[in-house]
Amino acid sequence: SFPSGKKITVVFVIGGPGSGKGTQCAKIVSHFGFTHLSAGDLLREEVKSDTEQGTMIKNLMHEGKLVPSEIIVRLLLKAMLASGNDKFLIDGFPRNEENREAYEKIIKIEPEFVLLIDCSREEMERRILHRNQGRDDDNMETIRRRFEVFQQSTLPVIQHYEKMGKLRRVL
Ligand SMILES: Nc1ncnc2c1ncn2[C@@H]1O[C@H](COP(=O)(O)OP(=O)(O)OP(=O)(O)O)[C@@H](O)[C@H]1O
Ligand SMILES: O=c1ccn([C@@H]2O[C@H](COP(=O)(O)O)[C@@H](O)[C@H]2O)c(=O)[nH]1
Ligand SMILES: [Mg+2]
Repeated sequence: SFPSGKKITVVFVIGGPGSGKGTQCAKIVSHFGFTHLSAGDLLREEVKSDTEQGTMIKNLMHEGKLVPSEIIVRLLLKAMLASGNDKFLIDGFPRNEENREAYEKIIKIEPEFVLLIDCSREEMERRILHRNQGRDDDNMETIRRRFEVFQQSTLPVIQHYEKMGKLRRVL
């Protein structure tokens, strides 16, 4: 884990599917020296490795479901340590309360604040269908499932940080 005594800054960037998390993170990184870690990108990398775990992740992502918390938290920790940086923008995580609890137990670095990218569902859908990145989950059926997961599982996390006064909403 991280050497104790070293101040590590973490900002979570949350928003619905296609809201522009990756796009805004790239801009912030180029101005403020953060390391951008997209949880979804880390999982897509893992899928490329032809392992049993990779196949399981691929199937869950294809269905728009969330992968087990322990897997994504371990991937995040590994990437944070490998970067050598002390400032992180974590994009697309935590997706549910269980993710948040696993992060608090394993990584333990309280986020400075949580950036919520607020965007209408209509606009998010339009953006996803126009981005042409060849993502296996950018089809109407999976998109519908991803929106449901956002509503049911991610909104409670957003409410948690709102209660703590840590939420910063951008439109
Ligand atoms: N402010 C904006 N105005 C118009 N288009 C945008 C804006 N922000 C992002 N986009 C476009 O919308 C698409 C989705 O953006 P992006 O990939 O950053 O979203 P995301 O939140 O990371 O999505 P996902 O959750 O699926 O990873 C991209 O094609 C991007 O270029
Ligand atoms: O913490 C996470 C982040 C992502 N997933 C899975 O990946 C896809 C795509 O994520 P994007 O952030 O949109 O790139 C998401 O639908 C989940 O299936 C996850 O399980 N946990
Ligand atoms: Mg993204």
